Amino acid sequence: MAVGPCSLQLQERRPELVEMWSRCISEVLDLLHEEQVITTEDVSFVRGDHLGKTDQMRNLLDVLHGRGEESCRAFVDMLERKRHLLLQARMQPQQQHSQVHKKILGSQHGTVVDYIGKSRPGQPLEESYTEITLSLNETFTVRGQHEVTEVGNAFKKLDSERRCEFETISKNLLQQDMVTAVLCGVAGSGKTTVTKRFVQYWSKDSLTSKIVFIFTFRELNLITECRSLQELLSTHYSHLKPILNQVFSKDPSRILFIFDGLDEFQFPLDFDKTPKCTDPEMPQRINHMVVNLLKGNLLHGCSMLITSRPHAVSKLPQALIQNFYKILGFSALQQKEYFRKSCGTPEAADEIWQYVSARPPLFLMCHIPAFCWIIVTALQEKISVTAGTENTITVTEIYCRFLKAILVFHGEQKDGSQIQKLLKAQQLLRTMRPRLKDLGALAFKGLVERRFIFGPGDLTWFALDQNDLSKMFLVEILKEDRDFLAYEKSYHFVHTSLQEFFAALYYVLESQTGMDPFSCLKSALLPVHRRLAAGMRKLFGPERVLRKRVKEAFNWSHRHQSGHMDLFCRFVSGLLVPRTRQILEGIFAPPGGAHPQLFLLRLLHKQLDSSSLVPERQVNVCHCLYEAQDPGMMDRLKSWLAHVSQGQAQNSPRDWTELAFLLQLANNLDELNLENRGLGADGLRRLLPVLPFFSTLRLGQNPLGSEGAAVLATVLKSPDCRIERLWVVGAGLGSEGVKMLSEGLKENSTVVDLRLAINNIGDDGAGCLADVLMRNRTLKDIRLRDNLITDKGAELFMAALRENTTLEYLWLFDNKISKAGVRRLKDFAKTRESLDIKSCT
Ligand SMILES: Nc1ncnc2c1ncn2[C@@H]1O[C@H](COP(=O)(O)OP(=O)(O)OP(=O)(O)O)[C@@H](O)[C@H]1O
Repeated sequence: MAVGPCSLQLQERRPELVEMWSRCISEVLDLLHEEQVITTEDVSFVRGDHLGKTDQMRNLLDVLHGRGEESCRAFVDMLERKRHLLLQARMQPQQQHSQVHKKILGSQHGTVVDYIGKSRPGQPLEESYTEITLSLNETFTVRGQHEVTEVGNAFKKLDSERRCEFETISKNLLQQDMVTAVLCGVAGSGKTTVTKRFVQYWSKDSLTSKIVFIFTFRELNLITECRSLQELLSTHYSHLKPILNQVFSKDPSRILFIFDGLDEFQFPLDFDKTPKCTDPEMPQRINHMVVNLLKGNLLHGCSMLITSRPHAVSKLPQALIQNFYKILGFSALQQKEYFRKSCGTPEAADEIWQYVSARPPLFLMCHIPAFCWIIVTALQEKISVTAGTENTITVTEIYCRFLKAILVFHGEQKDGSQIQKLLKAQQLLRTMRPRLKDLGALAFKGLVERRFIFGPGDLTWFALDQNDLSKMFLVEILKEDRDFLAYEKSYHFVHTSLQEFFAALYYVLESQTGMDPFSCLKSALLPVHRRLAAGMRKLFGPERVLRKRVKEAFNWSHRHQSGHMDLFCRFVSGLLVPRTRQILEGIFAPPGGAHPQLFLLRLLHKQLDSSSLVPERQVNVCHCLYEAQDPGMMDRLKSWLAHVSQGQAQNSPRDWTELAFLLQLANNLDELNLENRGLGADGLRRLLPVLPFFSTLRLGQNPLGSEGAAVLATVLKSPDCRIERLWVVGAGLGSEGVKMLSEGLKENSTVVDLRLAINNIGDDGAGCLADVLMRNRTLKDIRLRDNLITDKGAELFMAALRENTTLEYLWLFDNKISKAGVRRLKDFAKTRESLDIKSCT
């Protein structure tokens, strides 16, 4: 009898089949009998006399073999059907649990939660969610400037290919395995909201088999004892307990972890020293668990999305991250849309939009959703009724109105009309003053210590009563964290800018009494400080003491050049303006006596003239002047612009700072033409915060020198650099300057067109540029007319151009190249069709 493939298969797989199917031999026999593959006699033979199941299975295989290929095929088919059914039966509980899980997470993350808790009841996330601008980057770099500025800058001339749709992020996360992605965004930019939207997207995707686990780092902070991953997940997601083991062992690539808010994680992440752990059942510290997941030791193959504010991204080694997503914030259109969705009426939305778009500093901040919410709260309540017809312009004023709106309309006094409430506002604010000051002290201490999360102990330190606060405005200013794993309450200001505002409010109020605001940091010495303060007030008078304190605040912030005190300084400036303080009358005394604003303006102007501040801080001084409502500022800016357009030369260094400020507020940056304006290295340094955002930079005929070239090199190395055309003709760079510039060009991949004519760069300079050409593949056009380059320099260029095939034009007119040298250059150019070398003796 011929042996067919199925018979052979049974023979080859005999041990495996015996092991797998012996357990259900009775069922198998019944089925084969039913399908008439074997007879009743066969069944009795197989069963034998009290034979064990394995022996019965062996007998069956012998019978089938004897019956031939057809019976064997019927058996193989039957096994296949059976296997499928068994698999399905095994899969079912998994699928059911996954469905329940999707449902639970979908409803937990089903709405955009406003800071005031559940302010959009019944409104599904899709309706209240406003599309937000996102980008995808290969790497991520943190810059030393305040986050608010960072967001504004991101919108300046962003290349469209860097933009990224929400759908793309979601698809990547659901379709790719073993991917670690970071979603980065400044405070209040909507990271949590994007993760919620993603959970919605996932919960509605019927095709995905991914299982999402979402945690906030804030709640992970509460796990201080060793715990296993298995334990963590089964406590947090008890409905998945029955299937967790199976997913862990069989299919970790189905798992996607979302960890929200890395910046709030208080435990260190040590990627070198953390003990390796591969066992999900092994207890370990929570930070070790995060490291082991990230390194792929635990649940190898799972994916992760980590959200973070920019400063904390550096906690993660870049090599472990595949995708860097960034929230850039709301574009102008998206801001408009946000107002439409969050205001009661289209008219109110339109009014707020008109208001914001006409005021650049507000518009700049409205890229951040949290600030949009503050604006809507501040302006919708029509606080302006009290302030008469005055025209709110500064960011500080918005925050003052916001605070007033919260206290007057959302606080204890629930009854009465808006007008009645407003009439009682001053009295209310006076009563609230001590508590606001305490809350401000907490904010200030946090700011000094760079802390954004507070425990009940911190509240007690400042005699803040939790119940008292929650009755009035706790949920709208200082939010209580209610996370699943929370055993102990913790609090954070709903937005860091509010913490900075409260810190500034405290600082100004405390300084007015003559107290040293820093004394709140060391309460043991408080009585001594109070006595000292009283003495100082007597000796110098309250005015001088206040001046001293304000000066100290600025000096202190400038010592920390990282920029984390920028907004604080702006708010301190704003809160010294009588018109702004009037909004919070009751907290502040009615205006009268000397104007703190005047000395503030003097102080800020002095700072603007000094050259000891880094450019970013100088620009912040301009923001402070704006908040201080410097009467001449707008006029100066206007006249500056007129100067530029009329081509007038010579500006003082401070003008450059003001120009940088002005340009920072502007949105459409493309070309900056500052040719022949007497711009030196110092001026250029002041412009540094905005220089990377132009695609054309024309700086010719300015005394930049080698120092200026060093500034340009910094700009060229910046990850934000978008300069394509850099024209620096006749700027006295010399060979030293070109050497500096070349260092920048080596790390740059944006500049295409470089014009350096009349800079005396000589052969040394030519050598530096030739070095650049060895590795740079972006430059297409270099113009070096009249630069004292000789045959030696020309040779260096030719050598480099044997490596570089991307340069298209090299202009060497009016240099010191001999006839023979020119001929050689021409011959060389003939060998390269795509290269045009212009030269003559
Ligand atoms: N896309 C959006 N559509 C509508 N509202 C949004 C959107 N994004 C954010 N918001 C609003 O802004 C507030 C802040 O957003 P979210 O809490 O998501 O920011 P975050 O970046 O996670 O902040 P943090 O860094 O402080 O944790 C939310 O309470 C929400 O009201």
